[in-house]
Amino acid sequence: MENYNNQMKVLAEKLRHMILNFLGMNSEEEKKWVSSKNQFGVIQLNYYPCCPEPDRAMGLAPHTDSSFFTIIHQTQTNGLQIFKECLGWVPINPDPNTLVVIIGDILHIMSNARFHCALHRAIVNNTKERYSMAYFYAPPPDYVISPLVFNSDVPCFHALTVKNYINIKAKNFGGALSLITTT
Ligand SMILES: O=C(O)CCC(=O)C(=O)O
Ligand SMILES: [Fe+2]
Repeated sequence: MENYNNQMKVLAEKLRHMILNFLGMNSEEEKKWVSSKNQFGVIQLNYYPCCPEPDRAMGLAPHTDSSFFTIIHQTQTNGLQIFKECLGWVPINPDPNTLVVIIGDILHIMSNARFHCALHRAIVNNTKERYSMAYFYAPPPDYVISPLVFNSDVPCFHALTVKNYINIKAKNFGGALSLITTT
């Protein structure tokens, strides 16, 4: 598990650097995130037992992750689904050599809604159990998240610390982003 955590940290840091660079963040600003001593990668293990009536139960209810992004490893049982406008719930079926990267609320805010946080859920199966391992990656709690805007773009969200956003999310779930919009 420690090895997996270390490998995820390396991958997450590479991805973070590429994304922030793309969004136009300079290296001085990125250092404020990177130089923090606080731990900011967390692994969550999910177990979904077989369910005799899968249509009447839900493994994990629809939600967006509060993270910057989440890296998911899943066993070979279907269950993860992403909601897409016009298509509805789309299965993200497991592939042995593939990790799934889910955009979280913090990247949604920092990208000024150019990267959309993905509404997702996990359904259950009547013959197979399922495991997944989610690595939530986020800036440290005191880091101030604010939209990185291009040229004359108007920020869609107010700046706030990660800690503040997590508190708002804990009380308002899916309504959290709309509470910090500027319009
Ligand atoms: O089990 C999955 O594939 C999804 C897990 C998930 O969305 C989460 O832990 O936030
Ligand atoms: Fe999730």
